[in-house]
Amino acid sequence: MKEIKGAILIISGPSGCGKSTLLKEIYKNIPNYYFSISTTTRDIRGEEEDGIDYHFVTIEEFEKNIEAGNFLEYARVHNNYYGTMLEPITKALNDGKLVVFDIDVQGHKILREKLGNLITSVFITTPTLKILEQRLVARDTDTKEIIEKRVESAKSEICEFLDYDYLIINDNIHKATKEILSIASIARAKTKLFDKNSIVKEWLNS
Ligand SMILES: Nc1ncnc2c1ncn2[C@@H]1O[C@H](COP(=O)(O)OP(=O)(O)OP(=O)(O)O)[C@@H](O)[C@H]1O
Ligand SMILES: Nc1nc2c(ncn2[C@@H]2O[C@H](COP(=O)(O)O)[C@@H](O)[C@H]2O)c(=O)[nH]1
Repeated sequence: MKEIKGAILIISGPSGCGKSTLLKEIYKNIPNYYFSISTTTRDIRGEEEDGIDYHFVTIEEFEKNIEAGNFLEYARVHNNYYGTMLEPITKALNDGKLVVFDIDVQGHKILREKLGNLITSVFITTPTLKILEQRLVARDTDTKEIIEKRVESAKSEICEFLDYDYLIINDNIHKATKEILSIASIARAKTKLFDKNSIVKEWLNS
């Protein structure tokens, strides 16, 4: 643990709650972060780009990476594989970055077990399930069947919110943005706590 200088911010919540929308605010306002680009077997959606939003791979490629032990964590979500490659995360943490994850509740559980105190986590949701469904329909990026599957998954995902450090009810985008930025600043401050040796050295020498 001693050599890790970075910290981790995990954002989870049901599909359509507003994770990507709020993450954009973090990227505009928080310095020295690294966004974890996940690997997935799902199809490209809307304006997404390979290597920017996700690394889009086949099921065979994904399973090869599982066998090779290349994932820090992975899970099956809405019938597709999603996973985080270990190598870029290790590098970003060693570089003292705030590493930001958009992962599901299973991924959060795994990272909690592996990385404990390095993590600050936030669960985002809408005021009601109905509003979640309305947002997915209004986003207009998924078929009716995919939306139904995601709404169904939301019913079990919501049960996990107590395992997170913070909860944001994204009813108003301005309020939710303020809240996520405050939480990101707190998570950022942890990078300094984990760089304890250099902080103590600086303090003693000043
Ligand atoms: N507070 C809000 N009020 C109204 N609409 C919102 C709000 N926040 C986000 N939205 C809209 O809801 C839709 C879903 O948001 P977004 O794509 O950010 O969700 P997500 O959690 O990232 O979903 P996914 O997990 O499927 O990627 C988008 O069309 C977004 O513009
Ligand atoms: N456990 C993981 N979950 C992940 C990862 N990357 C994304 N996700 C989660 O999957 C769902 C669906 O995402 P979408 O982009 O298809 O809407 C969502 O809950 C994400 O948070 C990952 O690497 N590991």
